[in-house]
Amino acid sequence: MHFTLQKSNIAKQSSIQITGSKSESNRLLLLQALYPDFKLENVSNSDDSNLMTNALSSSETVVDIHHAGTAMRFLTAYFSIQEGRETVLTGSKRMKERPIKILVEALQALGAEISYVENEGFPPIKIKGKKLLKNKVSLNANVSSQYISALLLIASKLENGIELTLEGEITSVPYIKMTLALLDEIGVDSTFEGHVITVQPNTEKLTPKTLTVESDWSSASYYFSIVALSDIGTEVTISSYKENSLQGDSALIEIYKNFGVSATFNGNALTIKKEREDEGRLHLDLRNAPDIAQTIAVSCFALGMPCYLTGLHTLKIKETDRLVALKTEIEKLGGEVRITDDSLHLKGSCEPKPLVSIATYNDHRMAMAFAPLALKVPIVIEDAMVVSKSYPTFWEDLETLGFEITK
Ligand SMILES: O=C(O)C1=C[C@@H](OP(=O)(O)O)[C@@H](O)[C@H](O)C1
Ligand SMILES: C=C(OP(=O)(O)O)C(=O)O
Repeated sequence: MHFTLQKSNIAKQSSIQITGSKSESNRLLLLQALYPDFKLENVSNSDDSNLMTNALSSSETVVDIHHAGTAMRFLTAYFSIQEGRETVLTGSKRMKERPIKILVEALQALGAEISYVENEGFPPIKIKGKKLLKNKVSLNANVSSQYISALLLIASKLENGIELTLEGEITSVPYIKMTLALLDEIGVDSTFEGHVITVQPNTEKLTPKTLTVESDWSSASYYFSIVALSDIGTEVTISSYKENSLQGDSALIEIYKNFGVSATFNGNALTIKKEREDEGRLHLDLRNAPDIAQTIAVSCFALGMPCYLTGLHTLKIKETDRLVALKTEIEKLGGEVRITDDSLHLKGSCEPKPLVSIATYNDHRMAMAFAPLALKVPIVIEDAMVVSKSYPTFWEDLETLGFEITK
């Protein structure tokens, strides 16, 4: 379904409750399956987390995780240690193009039995669960941190734990640290020194407790963008966030200062406010926060702020090739975009135009990153319900702010 977003004005003050982080939820759901005594609160209501929950409780032979990349990677590791069980793990057409070889080879080096059902290096894969006895493995760390997190999540259940050597430049580091921090919260010991990570095996029962998932910072990015595009004085309060977040996308607070936006905590509520006009041009390295690249690019374009974004090498293997998608859609609106395999250079601004239709390429973040543009020009967002991958109530929440949406 395509949604038309009329040129909108939003309320001077509004509040939105956002559900739990998709990344934290998918990790904790897997850990809960391994250690059933934990209780979870504020779990993400995203499609990807629902798929993760269902996959973990499924007894089917074929498990389809659609577009959910973290679920695909984490479950590959999980099913590898389900002794005696044979599972085919598959996904959407796009998932079958998202590489998994680095993870499969690492698991095989630990003793796992995994084979490719269609194309070598890509899902679907067939996994014969067994006890993994080896504990030392090296892998390339520059393609996706999800492979590393997948190994770390099952590591405490391996006979001898794990000693991982990370080769090359390590990408998306905060996501690896998030995994280790969550292991620590449930009582699993690990170390991360230089390029080596170790996780200790755990044989004892861990102390049962309730873990509350912090709300999703990637989802918060769309409110930083909305506020950046609004009149001075406009504020949106989002909950429930922490000052010391495990999510690397909390870098938004520093990044949006460039747009004249402040963010202030009051307990778990974060008030985002437009204080002053934005500042000149932006040059950012986003290797630690790839999921907010689209939001930032669109904010810059909407405000006519030239930007040069680097560290974007993982964007090509996400829900779509996000670099090509950004270029194509921003250019429809009159911007000038140059991309390489790991960077994006943007010039130009969003001038009034007849209704432009933004394609979303099965990518939730394309839909949500472009939505704030409706504060400047009317736009159509194609296949708008794609947002449910991470943020099912996104459009309702935008209506609460005052966005006029024709469905
Ligand atoms: O571990 C995670 O939860 C994630 C890691 C990142 O992937 P890469 O490490 O592939 O960049 C990020 O883009 C993704 O949305 C979630
Ligand atoms: C890249 C993303 O997700 P995944 O890799 O889990 O599909 C995302 O949510 O932006």
